[in-house]
Amino acid sequence: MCGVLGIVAKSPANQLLYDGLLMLQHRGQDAGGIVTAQGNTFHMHKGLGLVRDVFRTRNMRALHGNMGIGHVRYPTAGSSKSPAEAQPFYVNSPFGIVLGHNGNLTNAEQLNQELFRTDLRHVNTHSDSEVLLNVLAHELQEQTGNCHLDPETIFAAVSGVHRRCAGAYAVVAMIAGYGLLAFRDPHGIRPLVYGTMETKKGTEYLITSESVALDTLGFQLVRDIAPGEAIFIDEAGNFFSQQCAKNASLNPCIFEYVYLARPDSVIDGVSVYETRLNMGESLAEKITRTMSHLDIDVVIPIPDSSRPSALQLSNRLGVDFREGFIKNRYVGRTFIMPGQQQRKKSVRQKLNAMSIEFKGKNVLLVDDSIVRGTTSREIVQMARDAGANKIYFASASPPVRFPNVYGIDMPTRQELIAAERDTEEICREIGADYLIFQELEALTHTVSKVKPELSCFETSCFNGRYIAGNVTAEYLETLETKRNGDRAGRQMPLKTQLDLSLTVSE
Ligand SMILES: O=P(O)(O)OC[C@H]1O[C@H](OP(=O)(O)OP(=O)(O)O)[C@H](O)[C@@H]1O
Ligand SMILES: NC(=O)CC[C@H](N)C(=O)O
Ligand SMILES: [Mg+2]
Repeated sequence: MCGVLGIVAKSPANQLLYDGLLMLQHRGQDAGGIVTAQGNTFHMHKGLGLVRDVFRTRNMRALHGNMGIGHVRYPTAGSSKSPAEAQPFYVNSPFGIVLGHNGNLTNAEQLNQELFRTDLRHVNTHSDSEVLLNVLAHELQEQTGNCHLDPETIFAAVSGVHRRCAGAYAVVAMIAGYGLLAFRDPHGIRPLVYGTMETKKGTEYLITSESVALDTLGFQLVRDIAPGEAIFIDEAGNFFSQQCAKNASLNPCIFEYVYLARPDSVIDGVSVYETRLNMGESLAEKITRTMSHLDIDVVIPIPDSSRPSALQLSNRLGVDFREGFIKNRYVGRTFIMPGQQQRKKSVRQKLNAMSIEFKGKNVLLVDDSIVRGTTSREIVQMARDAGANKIYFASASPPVRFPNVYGIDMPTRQELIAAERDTEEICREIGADYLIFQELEALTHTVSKVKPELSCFETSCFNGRYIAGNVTAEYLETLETKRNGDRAGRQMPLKTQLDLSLTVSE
């Protein structure tokens, strides 16, 4: 779940891109990058780390032009330590293209072979996003007879991408000398929205993973990009859009609502915050039905993502809501950190228990999810150390039992605490006195309740049903081995930042 951003403005776009990436930081903490376009020249700066660490004033000054794309990365392919895999990626032919990708291709290996053997293209990293860029480049080249490019040709190339690529992809790209292109995979798994701002010089466009970036940059949300749809905005600000897939259907990733997205975003027309309140409400119903024998003194959220659910849950139960854990705001999200050691250490640095809220009490701790169990194990121990009497634990989503192959880095079953355990065993494993999970049907209902026409979701990590790509047991096994290799540090020995100015002449 990286964050992508694209802007066609009427004045320099560099600061807007930087500010927008800050708003998407929760989607990727490992690397960041910006490319701006000034005529036929791309200016690129990307590197490892948080946005505020990657970009210095001198880097920002060199990002000229009114149009640009940006990316924050949370790797699902390749390595978190390779600056060469930071995005956007660049390819020089045809025209000069840069691309930022959120998601994960499930047929990257096969495409890589095809690109090399048939399309005669070389991919230099282990990133599936570089593969995706080269497929787009090849399809554009196939569609273009001469040096001239029009929206129709671009959309035909996107149709080619849809035919060849499997998995999840929300993409922003720029074609040198032409404009900004964005598209979403035919299943609509990862989010992508666009908005506009009217200025004296004309309409400006912003395309982004989450609407929160529109709000803070002063843009009005227009709509989500539909599954399979592509939009193209040329340098002059003319807007074009077209459906480029034959059998498109909307199946947003349910985990965006559970954890990935910011609560103040609206995804596919549904407020993430509202769904999290609903999660708390339906969890309260289940608790009333099944846990009425338990005596709960206080409901305590595990900051940050579970707060809305815990709040609503406590309201419905009629039990006090208390902030028992204080979060250190300078520690990032632990789930998307690379490496189990770092994640474990960071939970302790990030959250501190106040004994005043725990001593002698029966507490109900609420989190949005239990994935590896890193957070819940530590938190339960902290609550015990703080003097809690009984510790009950509620998860606003069902147990995560299956790998995700669409842009969330949980590719191996062995790292998932619930993969081979039932609820009682998980409860024992995290050290709680009682554990309760949301039902999957209740979870999807928290979204479709807000928007009834939204009834299909990507839910594979909960039920093992993979809606896109040919995800077989063999594929999952290969992926597991590959990711373990990637994480063990197969990386490029390069400096941590890349600066490029790329001029493409007509
Ligand atoms: O079972 P685990 O593998 O620990 O994963 C689940 C935990 O990770 C996330 O928190 P995170 O610290 O990433 O972010 P948050 O501050 O948004 O809650 C999520 O909210 C859970 O607390
Ligand atoms: N989480 C994502 O969206 C990752 C994008 C891409 N697969 C990468 O690893 O860089
Ligand atoms: Mg959390």
